[in-house]
Amino acid sequence: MSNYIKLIALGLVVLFAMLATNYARDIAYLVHAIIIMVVAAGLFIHVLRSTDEPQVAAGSLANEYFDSVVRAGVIATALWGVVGFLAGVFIAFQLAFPVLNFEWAEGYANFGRLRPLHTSAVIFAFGGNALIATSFYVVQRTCAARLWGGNLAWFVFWGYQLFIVLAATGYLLGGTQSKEYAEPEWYVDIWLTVVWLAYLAVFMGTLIKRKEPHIYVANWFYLSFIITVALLHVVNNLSIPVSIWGSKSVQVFSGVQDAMVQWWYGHNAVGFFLTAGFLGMMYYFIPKQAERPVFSYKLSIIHFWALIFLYIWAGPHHLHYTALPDWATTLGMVFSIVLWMPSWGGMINGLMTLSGAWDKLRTDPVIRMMVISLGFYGMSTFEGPMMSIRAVNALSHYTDWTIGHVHSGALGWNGMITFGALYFLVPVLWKRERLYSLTLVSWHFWLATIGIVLYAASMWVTGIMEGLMWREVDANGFLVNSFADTVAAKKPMNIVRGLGGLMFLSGAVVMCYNLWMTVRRAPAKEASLTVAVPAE
Ligand code: HEM
Ligand code: HEM
Ligand SMILES: [Cu+2]
Repeated sequence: MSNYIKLIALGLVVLFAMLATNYARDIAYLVHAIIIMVVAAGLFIHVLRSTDEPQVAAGSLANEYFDSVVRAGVIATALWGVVGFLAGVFIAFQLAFPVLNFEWAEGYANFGRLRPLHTSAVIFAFGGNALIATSFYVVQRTCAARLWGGNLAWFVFWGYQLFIVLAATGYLLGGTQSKEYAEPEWYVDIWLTVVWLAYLAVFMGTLIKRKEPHIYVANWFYLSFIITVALLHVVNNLSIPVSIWGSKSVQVFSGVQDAMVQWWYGHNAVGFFLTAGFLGMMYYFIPKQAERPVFSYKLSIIHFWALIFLYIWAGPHHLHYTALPDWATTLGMVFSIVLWMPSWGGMINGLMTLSGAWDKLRTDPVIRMMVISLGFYGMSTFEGPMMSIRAVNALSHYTDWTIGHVHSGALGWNGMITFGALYFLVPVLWKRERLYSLTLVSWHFWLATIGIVLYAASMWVTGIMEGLMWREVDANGFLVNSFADTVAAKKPMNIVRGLGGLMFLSGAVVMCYNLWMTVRRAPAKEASLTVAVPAE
């Protein structure tokens, strides 16, 4: 019966997508209509062919972990990571060598189109898949329960990949609502809302049916990330389409209200996507890899509540010296400075979890990766509060200092903790005794670390330099430097940043090879655990 309902629904989608293809008013919308038509038609045929197949009894699986979707998520994370880093390296070199904005690709592959492709690929495709995969893994292990909702988890996975493809192709073809980190147009936003609610349902459903009385703290972080991102996404994307046959839409908010909503969203994308979710990852994988309990459970609860309460108010630090009233930016600044404390609470808790196991830093390169990620987390959450101070921001804003800050958090914290989690997960999920090569993990570690240092250091130098050059005045009060002077002065540092990115990318390629060889070559583990047992 349910198959017939699916067939009707998919048939209607195909029909609507055909109409949309016919009436499409712009190229992004047209291409999206075709993609959706092909995907829905493919699913239609798939469902049709399996309609009379005997169903696998769900009961036989009810006691096993749902790991196939986590495996798919691990693969997607590694692949999107490489794609996103590659885009980053390319745009970094476009800034150093403008000829890379090829004449023949103008309007599709110039810096302006590729930049959002990079940011979405790394944050949403790489980071998002990492968060979905690890949260599905962690919630099952810590609840001793199979994922709730049967194949809903697969819907979340594939639905999310479709969102990524629609977003990425949209940017290249000019379909964007021009809100940073929220560029996709209205119908892509609606689709993501559906997928995200399904994600929330799977996660909550698993928590509710847990066999452990206690909810482990990693799940608190994951849950706050899922709920808050849903809220941020819906409010920031409130818009009215100009036509249902076109991608263009008009924002509901305008002027300074729009700016405030955008940075409430943007800052909390950092706070909940790039921080709370990844802290969930940290709280599971660091204790597991170190084989030590969390240093202080009490601290984890306190810094959780402090973190989520403070982050949500700090957004206005992105809008110093704008039309936003001073009191609002002062409020944002104060909350940002206080935020330093719970941030370091998390870092200290993670680092101290290693107490008694510090020797592992010497012997286990995966632990080393996790520790350096905490180091960068600590660094960027010290730098951020500092940059939020109005007088400091007067210098740093609009400069590459911000870009350096972003990437010490993104490459150092998000990148490294994700790599650590992938190195932990692949042997477990593919039932291998160990990783293929720890030497290659060491190579990855050093390539990535030196790459980040080159990236961050060159951006500090060039950021402070351009900030100082912009404000330099002569004895008569005239500006000394033209804007083009500052651009020319940045060239060497832009090249260093590109090389740093290239090293980081090479490290990720080494990781992919190592993980691939782990699956192919590493000795298989005999009796391994796939059945739900109390809190692993
Ligand atoms: C190989 C590694 C990477 C390289 C070479 C790279 C390079 C770049 C470049 C050149 C920009 C544009 C800067 C500008 O407009 O002046 C940029 C922006 C950005 N990148 Fe990356 N990136 C890398 C990895 C990552 C990762 C892993 C993340 C996140 C997890 C990330 C997040 C961002 C964000 C959020 C921005 C926008 C920053 C802003 O608007 O202030 N990047 N990146
Ligand atoms: C206590 C924690 C943090 C505070 C208070 C903070 C504060 C700030 C401030 C003041 C800016 C500059 C705004 C501007 O001048 O336009 C900024 C930019 C940014 N930060 Fe942080 N930061 C923190 C942690 C992090 C972390 C851990 C990450 C990444 C994982 C991150 C990612 C970003 C991004 C992506 C931007 C650029 C936004 C844009 O303009 O596109 N921040 N942050
Ligand atoms: Cu912020």
